[in-house]
Amino acid sequence: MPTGQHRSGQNDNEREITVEIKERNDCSEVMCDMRKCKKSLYMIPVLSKSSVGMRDPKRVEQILTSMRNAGPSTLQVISDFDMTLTRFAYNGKRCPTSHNILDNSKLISEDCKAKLKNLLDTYYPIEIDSTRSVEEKLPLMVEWWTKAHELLVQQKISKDHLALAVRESEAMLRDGYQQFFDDLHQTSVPLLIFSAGVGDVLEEVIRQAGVFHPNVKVFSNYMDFDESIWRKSRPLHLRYPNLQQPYPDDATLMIWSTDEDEIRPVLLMQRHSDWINDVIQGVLRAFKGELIHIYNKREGALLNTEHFKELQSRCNVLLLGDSLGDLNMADGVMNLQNVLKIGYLNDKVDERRQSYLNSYDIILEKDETMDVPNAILQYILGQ
Ligand SMILES: Nc1ccn([C@@H]2O[C@H](COP(=O)(O)O)[C@@H](O)[C@H]2O)c(=O)n1
Repeated sequence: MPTGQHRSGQNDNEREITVEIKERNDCSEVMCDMRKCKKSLYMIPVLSKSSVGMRDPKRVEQILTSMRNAGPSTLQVISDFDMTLTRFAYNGKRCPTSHNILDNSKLISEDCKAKLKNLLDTYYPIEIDSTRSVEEKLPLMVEWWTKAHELLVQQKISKDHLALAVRESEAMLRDGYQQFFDDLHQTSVPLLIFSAGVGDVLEEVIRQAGVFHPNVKVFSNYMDFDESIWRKSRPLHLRYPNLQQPYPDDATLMIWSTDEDEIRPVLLMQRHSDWINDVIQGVLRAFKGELIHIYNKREGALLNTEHFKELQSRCNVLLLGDSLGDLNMADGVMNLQNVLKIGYLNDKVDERRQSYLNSYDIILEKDETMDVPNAILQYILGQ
């Protein structure tokens, strides 16, 4: 293990050995700190999991103590979404990002799927390449997002079908998500999800999981839907099977959304033969606002928004991410006192370990759970 790093041991013995070596080699001041630190971090037993790494456990201890002493009313959580709140893999298979949920869905033509896959195969290796600098990667990431969004817009995706695309996808929130969202909700701690993914899709993921509580705010790339209600290309019966029976020409029709557990009227209209083939709720025509990609995430982007004002008294931040770009998410927080950064290291673990240890306070290697964030939250919240 490189000097100055700490990876918590697999068990108590392994941690004990790490501490003893320090005691023999380092000065007494450091020895004391290590003992204090060990004691403190043992209050969060899950930090001894073999998947947990820390460069500076003493610093982690100090931040945790300070945040706990300050209390829940000073805390906010800022989290990335894809591969941070959602699983990276399940049973050895990659789980989709919010972009991939669309890319793999029935809403996209086969030709477009191939193009999107080609983009993923080209740019994802660049995203996780630890030998390239941010300066080199940034324009390429913008290129990826821009090309992918252009392709999605060409597909004229209907807003009404996003819920089904999410339901049919293999996206999964990490094990322990329910406790994470519920604890934050019950203690009124704001959770800002800051994502370079697709906001409409990720909102649907957390809505379907039943955890889109009022304390959750999402800052992401949102789709702009054309609210015109008809389109010529897709036969209606694919989406509204209840309209296959003949209706009298002058009938007033209620068109129902057919989402499994949500039945709601989407349109009330007079029957007209042209309309019936073409009714939809709105199609994707663009993405709103400034593009959010992995290298421009900063809470400062929220400046002057309602959410930003609400957070002014929340000077302690628990930050969760999975890429080095996520480290900046708390940059604009006013009067920041403490920020504890937890990073999921999902892919190319050996190549990227060192840079993650250098940047995050705690790293979680190939850990598909929310166990560590949950335990840390419980500690900070004094539970
Ligand atoms: N066309 C794209 C563009 C990006 N991605 C992945 O999404 C992730 C960004 O979302 P966060 O919630 O993590 O900010 C990013 O890491 C890319 O790998 C994609 O799948 N398709």
